[in-house]
Amino acid sequence: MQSLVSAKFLLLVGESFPMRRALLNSRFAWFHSSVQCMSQNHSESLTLSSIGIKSEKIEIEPKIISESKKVKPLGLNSEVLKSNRKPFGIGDKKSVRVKEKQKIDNAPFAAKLFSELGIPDVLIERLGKQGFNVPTDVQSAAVPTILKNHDVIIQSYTGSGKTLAYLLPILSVIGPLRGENREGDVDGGEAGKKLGVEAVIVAPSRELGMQIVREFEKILGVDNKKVVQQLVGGANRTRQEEALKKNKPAIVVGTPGRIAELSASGKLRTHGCQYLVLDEVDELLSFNFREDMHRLLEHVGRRSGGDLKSNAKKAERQLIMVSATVPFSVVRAAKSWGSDPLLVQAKKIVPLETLTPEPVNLSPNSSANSSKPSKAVVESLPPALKHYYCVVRLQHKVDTLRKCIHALDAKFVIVFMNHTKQLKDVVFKLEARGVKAAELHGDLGKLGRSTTLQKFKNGEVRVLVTNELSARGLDVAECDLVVNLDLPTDTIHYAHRAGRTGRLGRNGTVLTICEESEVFVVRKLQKQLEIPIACCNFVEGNLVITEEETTLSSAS
Ligand SMILES: Nc1ncnc2c1ncn2[C@@H]1O[C@H](COP(=O)(O)OP(=O)(O)OP(=O)(O)O)[C@@H](O)[C@H]1O
Repeated sequence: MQSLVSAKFLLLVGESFPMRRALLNSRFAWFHSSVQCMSQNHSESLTLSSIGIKSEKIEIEPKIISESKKVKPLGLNSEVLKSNRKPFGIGDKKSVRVKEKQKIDNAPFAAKLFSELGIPDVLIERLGKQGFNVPTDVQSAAVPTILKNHDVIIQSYTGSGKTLAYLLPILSVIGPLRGENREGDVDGGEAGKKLGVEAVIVAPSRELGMQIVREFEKILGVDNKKVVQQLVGGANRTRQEEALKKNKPAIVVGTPGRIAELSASGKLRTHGCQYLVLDEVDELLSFNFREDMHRLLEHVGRRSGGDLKSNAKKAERQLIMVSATVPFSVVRAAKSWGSDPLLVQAKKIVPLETLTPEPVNLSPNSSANSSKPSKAVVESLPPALKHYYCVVRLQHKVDTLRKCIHALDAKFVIVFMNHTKQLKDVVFKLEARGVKAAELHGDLGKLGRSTTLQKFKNGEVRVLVTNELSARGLDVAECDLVVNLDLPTDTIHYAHRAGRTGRLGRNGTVLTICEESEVFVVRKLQKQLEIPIACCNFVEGNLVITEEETTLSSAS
C-alpha cells in the first residue's frame, strides 16, 4: 500500500506543471470537507478563557506569521494554560487530559538550558552526550507547552530542531527515560514498564520516518533501541509485525500507508495511544494520503464505544502537528481534530482562534493575488540563507551547476529536479565532468535509497540529484548548497527545498538556475517569500552578482 502511496506521490512530482498545479490545488479538498463537517458539530468557539488564558494579560499576534521581519513577539509575561499530566495507562478509563491555568513567566522563551524546560535529568544527560547543550527557541517554547498537555501546531523554520521539540516531551512521559514518580503513574513510577504503543509518529516519506527513528535512538541509547519501532512502507511487513509482537514498542514511527495497514489488520493497536504526531503535517494532509490519514485520525488514541466527535473523546490523545509551512488548512485541521490547540512558534504561542484564513495563492505562476506574500511560508526559511538565481539556456544548466559547485567550493550539494527521468542524465553529465554524483528518487527501492543517502552523508557522493522526495525533513547538517535545476512548483516547495541547507544556524546557499522565460517566476517567489534573490553569473571561477535585489518592491 505504501508503495502505492509513494507511486502516487512520484506521479505528482513527475507530472507536467499544469497537471501538478491542478493536483496540488486539490490537496486539501478531502480535509476541507472533513473539517467543515466536523465544525458543524463543534460550534463551541475557542476563547481565551476556554483555554485558560486571561485575556487582559496576553498580547496576541493576530496572524500566524507577520507580514514583515518586524515581528513583535508575544508578551513574555503571558499566561498559557498548564495541565497536570494525568495517567494515560492502557485501560485507564478515567484518563482524560486535564488543563489548568499556570502563570508562565519568561522561562519557556528565555530558557538557556534544557534543565529549565521541565524534562527529566536523565534526558538532559543523554542530550549532553550528543552535544545538545542549549535548546533552540522552538524547543524552549514547545517542550513546556506539550508537557502541559496541549494539542499544538509547531511551526518554525527548516532546520530549527522541531523533531526534538516533540521528542523530548514524549520521552519525558513515556518509555524508559521518563520522569520517575510522575504524578499518577499507573505503574507506581517504575520507569520503563511497557504499556503498549503510546506514541504514533507519522511522516510522509520513508527517509524522514527513518531519520526520526534515529533521532529517538540517539537519545534512548543502544540499550533501549526496541522502545521505538520503524513502520515504513517498502520494508518487509511481516518482519515489522513480528517485531511489534516481540518487542512491544512504546513508540512507532512510520509512513501513513504502512501504519494504517497494520492498524486495519489489528497487528498494531493504537486505541490507547497518548500521542499522535504528524510531522510535515501540511504534506500529510494532502490528497495523496487522505484515506490513510483519515483512518489514523479516527483510530489512534481513540477508544471504541463513544462519540468520536465529543471533546472528551478528542482529549484522550494529544495531537502534535509539525511543519515549517502551515497553511490555513492545517489550522482548520488542528481545530477539527485537536482539543483547543495552540500554534507554537519560536517566540510566541498563539491560540488558533486568533488566526484568520489567508487568500490561498501559493503558486508563483498564478496571476491572481500574485503580489501578496504567502503567510504560510514567510518565516519558514532559515535567516542565514543566501538566495541567487542564474539565467542560462536549457542546454547549459548542468554546466552552470558545475561552475557554481566549484565557485562556492560546495561540499554537500542537493540538486532538485521535477522529472525523475532526467535525474540520471544530470548525474551522468556531472560524473563525466569529474563530479561525484548520485540520483535519489522513489523508483530506487528502500535499500537503494538508503545506500545512496548514506554515501551522500558520509561524503562519498558530493552531489545528490533528487526530486521532491528529499525536499521534506531531510537532515544533512553539512549541506552547504541547494540548487533548483527545475523551478519549484510554489513557495512551499521552494521553502522546503531551500531548507535542506543552512540547518541550525549554519550558512547555506540556494541557487535557482532558470531560463529567461522563467525569470518572472523567480521574482514572484522572491516577493511572496519576502526574501532577496540576487541575479548572478559565474565568471572565472567566481560567483558574480549581476543584479542585486535591494528592495523587494522592485520585483514585479
Ligand atoms: N538543541 C540542539 N542543539 C544542537 N543540535 C540540535 C538541537 N536540536 C536539534 N538539533 C539538530 O539540528 C538538526 C535539525 O533538526 P531537525 O531536523 O529537527 O529540524 P527541523 O526543524 O525539523 O527541520 P525541517 O523543517 O527541515 O524538518 C538535527 O541534526 C538535530 O539533531
